[in-house]
Amino acid sequence: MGLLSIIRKQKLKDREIRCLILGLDNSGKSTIVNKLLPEDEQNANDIMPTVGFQIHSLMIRDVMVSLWDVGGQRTLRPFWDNYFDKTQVMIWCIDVSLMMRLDETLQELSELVNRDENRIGYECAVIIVLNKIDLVENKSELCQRYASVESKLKRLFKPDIRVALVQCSGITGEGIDNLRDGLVEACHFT
Ligand SMILES: Nc1nc2c(ncn2[C@@H]2O[C@H](COP(=O)(O)OP(=O)(O)OP(=O)(O)O)[C@@H](O)[C@H]2O)c(=O)[nH]1
Ligand SMILES: [Mg+2]
Repeated sequence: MGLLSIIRKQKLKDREIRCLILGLDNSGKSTIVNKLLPEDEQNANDIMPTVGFQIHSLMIRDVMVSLWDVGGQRTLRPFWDNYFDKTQVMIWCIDVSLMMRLDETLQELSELVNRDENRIGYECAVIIVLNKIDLVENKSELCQRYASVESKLKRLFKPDIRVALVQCSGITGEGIDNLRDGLVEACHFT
């Protein structure tokens, strides 16, 4: 058994998860992370673009989650690979209100997956978040966008890889509970 597998097993035993949240700049990663935190720890001020990364810890049920929020600006993307060590879940955040950036986000995700096929999906569970649903008022339009992303993701990941898709709003909080559940379920802490 490799060292990474031993560490992973031990962490699961200790009920700890390391989660990486990635995606394009302005997709809402830091806003979602802020919403996942307990109310008294949330930042009430405007959230600025992330330069580098920030780490937050939170309890979900009885699981300790370390959330690594990494900046998504183009100049920061070459560093994303450095954060995967010991990561059990990757949240990939997409701004569903801005379909003109969908190709860009899927291209970045595809490059990340193809650089190390064993990493994402096998060593590390995947949750795709469709964020900013509050900005898509027409629910049938939202359903269409969801279906479009879902079908494109099927082409990106091998069929045996389980990819969870969660819709939410980091501003209104809608869907954030589902994301919380998805995080612990992705690591089979159910
Ligand atoms: N309406 C709406 N706005 C959102 C939502 N989530 C984030 N925003 C806004 O989108 C902008 C960018 O949010 P951030 O959380 O900084 O985005 P980010 O992905 O962390 O960006 P980088 O750190 O640059 O990678 C901010 O103005 C947020 O208020 C959402 O669900 N709904
Ligand atoms: Mg940020």
